[in-house]
Amino acid sequence: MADLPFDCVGFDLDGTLLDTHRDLGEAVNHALRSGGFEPVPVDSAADLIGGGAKVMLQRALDDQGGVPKDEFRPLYKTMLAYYGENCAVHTAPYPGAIEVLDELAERGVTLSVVTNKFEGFANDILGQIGLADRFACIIGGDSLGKDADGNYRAKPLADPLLMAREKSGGGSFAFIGDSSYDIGAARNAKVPVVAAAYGYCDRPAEELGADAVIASFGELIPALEAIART
Ligand SMILES: O=C(O)COP(=O)(O)O
Ligand SMILES: [Mg+2]
Repeated sequence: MADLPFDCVGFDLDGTLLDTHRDLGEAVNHALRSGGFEPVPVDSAADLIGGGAKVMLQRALDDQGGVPKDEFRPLYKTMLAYYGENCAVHTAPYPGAIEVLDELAERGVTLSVVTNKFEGFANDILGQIGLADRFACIIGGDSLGKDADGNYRAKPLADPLLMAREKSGGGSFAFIGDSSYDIGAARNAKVPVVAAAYGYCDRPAEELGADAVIASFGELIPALEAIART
């Protein structure tokens, strides 16, 4: 097997490597119920994911008229506490993911995760499903701290992707993600990017502006090879 033309490959987590929507949806609903709001259908929780936990809950509450800032905080804490206890109940890798991670590793590629989830949750989930050891690093939405305005230095900024590349030993890097946060981060970092159309895309995958679009995990390696040829 030939070496892949990329030294390192980074993966988004929710909607790219793992189908997490059910556990995230249950956590949102737990918080919504605790505040007297209507739960969302768990399958539609996928539409809320991408910008991290806070954005997810904010979107769900905005759909029901929103809440003042002081009422948001306790709901957010309730959601995080619930998710911490129940983050890997239904969560699983997408079909074909393990085989592709195996093949990439066999072909000498260093793997990493760059998610807008908190790093602690990402570590916990990947540990519980037995995948954590495959990655040179797991960068979360909070891993790089906050900027001067108090916002986490997360995707779509380039910084977390550049950190993943550095922690992977440097060299050529490609990224896979399912949302505009991912494609934006890759564009900002000036690295090639593949869009996962099977994920929680906030726009049609073909319109995200990625270098390639895949409909299933099994299409990833041919897509990376095709990008490298262009
Ligand atoms: O939890 C989220 O909203 C985003 O997580 P992701 O960056 O792994 O897609
Ligand atoms: Mg995602």
